[in-house]
Amino acid sequence: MWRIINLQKLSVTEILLSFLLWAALIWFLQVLWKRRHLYKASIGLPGPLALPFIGSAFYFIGNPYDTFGQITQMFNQYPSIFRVWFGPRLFYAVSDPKYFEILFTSPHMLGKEKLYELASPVVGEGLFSAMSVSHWKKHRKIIMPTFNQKILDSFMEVFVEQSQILSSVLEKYVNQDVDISKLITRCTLDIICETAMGVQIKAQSLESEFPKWVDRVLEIVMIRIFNIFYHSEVIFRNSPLGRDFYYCTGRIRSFTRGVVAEKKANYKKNRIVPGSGTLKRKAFLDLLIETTNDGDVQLFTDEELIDETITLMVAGSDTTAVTNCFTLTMLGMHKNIQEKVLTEILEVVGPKGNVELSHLPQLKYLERVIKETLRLFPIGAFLVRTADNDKGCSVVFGILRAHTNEKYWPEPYSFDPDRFLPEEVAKRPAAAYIPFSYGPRNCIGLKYAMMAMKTLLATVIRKYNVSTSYKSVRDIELKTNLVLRPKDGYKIKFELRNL
Ligand code: HEM
Repeated sequence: MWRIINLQKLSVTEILLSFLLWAALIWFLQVLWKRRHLYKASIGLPGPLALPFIGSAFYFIGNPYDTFGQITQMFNQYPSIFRVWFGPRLFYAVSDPKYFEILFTSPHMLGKEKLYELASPVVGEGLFSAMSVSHWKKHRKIIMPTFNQKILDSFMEVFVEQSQILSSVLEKYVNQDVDISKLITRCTLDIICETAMGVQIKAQSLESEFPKWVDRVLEIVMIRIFNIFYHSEVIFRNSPLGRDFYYCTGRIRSFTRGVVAEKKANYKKNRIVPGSGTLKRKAFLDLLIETTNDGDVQLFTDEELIDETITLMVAGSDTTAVTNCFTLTMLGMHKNIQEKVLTEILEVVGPKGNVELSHLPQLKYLERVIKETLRLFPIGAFLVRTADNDKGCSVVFGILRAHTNEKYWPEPYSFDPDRFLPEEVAKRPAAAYIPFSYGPRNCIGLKYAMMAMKTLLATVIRKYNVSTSYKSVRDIELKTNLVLRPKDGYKIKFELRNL
């Protein structure tokens, strides 16, 4: 009786409000019930404090440096497997190679985490960010053959030419501290644009906006990943950050769209792709147009060609640039190792003349130096994957943590390229060292990257003595904007050698 009386006393607004509250409560309980498998699976695992709705997201608020620090600290604090709630999603964080081995090679773990979708306005459904596993499989099968050794060998000319331009540009910066990242990124961008698109953008000699757009887009994706408010498309799109992001994305895509249209028109006209302008060799885009145009059947749409071309450019330029910069920093810090690298270069390449294709396999010590650099500075310090049957959880792989695990790397922060002598490699599980990821969805550009980096480093080191004001590996504070970087830049000095 009293309920009827009370109800009669309530206003329409109050009735509506209490109805909404009840509906929200029922919905919330339903969500909890549906997700009970996640709570059950994570209950026994250690992990940071998690609050309702936002989970542990508050730990990651801040700049890319703070975020990197928080994640690293968690990997150091918790054992080889722990859990992190990020909003409503559960993340298992693993850093033991035994988990890497199982998970990276599982056919059910080929999916990319939903957060990669935040990069899709720029790279679309390209290999790196493709969310649909069947789409990824089809594209990887078609693209993989374009990375064969013969094609890579044909790029050697570009690697050499652009490394020499860099080497000349550096003359302007001798005997002064220089943050080389800009100079090297322009060089690697010139290399990737010519080999991926068949276009010379001449970023090293002309003032080009392209590297700035790419840089800004990567930075904003990273900020967006860790700020859950920006996960809402409406909030993000209407924020200054979102406007900046869509401006840069639009410029990158329209530039690439123009190149794709021109190449396709050429292909249709000639049925052969001569590369643009005076270029003789075929770029990845030329090869993709060739392989995906089977008579009148087109295997890739124009948008897919744009996606894959931008993916290669983004995945191929910053990654090699950063690794080159870190390698030069390591050589500047370890003069005895630099001497050994120089001796090898002089023995293999000689004091004059270009680095040649046949020299690359002989530069074995330089290769070990690059590998050791990638151990301490893997550009993908953390990778994330989702199972096919995504049930609201993903796995974060702590690559950097695995690369500094004392069990496999005694004195992990000392720089020792001989850890990569064949007999030392044989002592470790294969998944203990995975800078290019592991399993079927690993880096497609591994061989390309090694060839390009060896050429650039051998060219620069033969001409310049490199030093750095960083004193030790631990002196370099790190941050990540998708790619791992030093918080305070690279502090490098070049002096001309008397050869
Ligand atoms: C030092 C150089 C490089 C390093 C350390 C590196 C590392 C990686 C890593 C860790 C991944 C896996 C990312 C993930 O699962 O989230 C990846 C994927 C990829 N990389 Fe690289 N990369 C390098 C250079 C390159 C180059 C030069 C290219 C192209 C020319 C390239 C193209 C790609 C592509 C297309 C993917 C996506 C592969 C797929 O999902 O099938 N990378 N890379």
